[in-house]
Amino acid sequence: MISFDGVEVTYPNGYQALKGISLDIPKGQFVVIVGLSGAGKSTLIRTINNLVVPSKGEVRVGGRSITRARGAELRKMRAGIGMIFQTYNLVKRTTVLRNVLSGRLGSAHPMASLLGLFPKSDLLMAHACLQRVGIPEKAYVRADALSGGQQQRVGIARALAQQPQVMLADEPVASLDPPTANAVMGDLKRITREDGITTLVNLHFIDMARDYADRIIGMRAGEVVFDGTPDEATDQVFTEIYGRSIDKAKDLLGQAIR
Ligand SMILES: Nc1ncnc2c1ncn2[C@@H]1O[C@H](COP(=O)(O)OP(=O)(O)OP(=O)(O)O)[C@@H](O)[C@H]1O
Repeated sequence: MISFDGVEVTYPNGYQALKGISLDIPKGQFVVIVGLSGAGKSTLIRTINNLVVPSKGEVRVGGRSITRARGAELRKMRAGIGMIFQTYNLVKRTTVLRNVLSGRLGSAHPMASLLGLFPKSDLLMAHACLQRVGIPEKAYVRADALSGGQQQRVGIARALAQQPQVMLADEPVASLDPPTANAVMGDLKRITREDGITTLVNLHFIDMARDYADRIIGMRAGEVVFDGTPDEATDQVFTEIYGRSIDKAKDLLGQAIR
């Protein structure tokens, strides 16, 4: 579904954030990417929707190069890739429903989207997305009146409204308290699995990575240094990915619950 072929990213200041990444991710897989801050996790997932453009190599999604796509083709490919963010990126002063509907903009007629007009089918779909993330009653509430966990559910609903084939999540639960973080990750996994969506999630908690991933990819200094199942991702492996011993207080969500 997604393939990286020798992907390198060098930022304008000369910093090489990715050093020749080659990976194949099959349809429907739930992949968790782990690594210290600065390892290149965000850069890697942003090459999938071409928010970061590789300096070498290419990324293909569904067999087509998004790295080389331009104009209408790039917009169309991006419409099939949902993204959720650590800080939710909602329009705070408007309703939850409008935020979810904005996920439809990629498929809307340009004039209709300019006027903020949506067909009835989009409205029904937005309500259905809110139902799936468990907050149907919040549709007409202002986004900034919600708790963090609810705001991230809106973020997931907005991405789902795109009817994506791929979902990217950059530290989606890092701003949430541990029980809420688990609930939101559980929802994300369940929903993406139900819809067969290929999902990549950046996380920094080791136990959470093991609990939710089908596959764990470990990054260090712009390279993939581990690629395997949660069972294979032992404490020893994490020590190698992090280049230091495991710090229970920092690296385990379970510790934060206690
Ligand atoms: N626009 C940019 N210009 C220059 N350097 C950048 C830019 N964006 C990121 N970097 C650098 O590239 C490296 C990788 O960043 P990236 O955000 O991908 O790492 P990360 O593993 O996601 O870490 P974090 O969790 O802190 O975001 C870091 O050293 C970062 O400082």
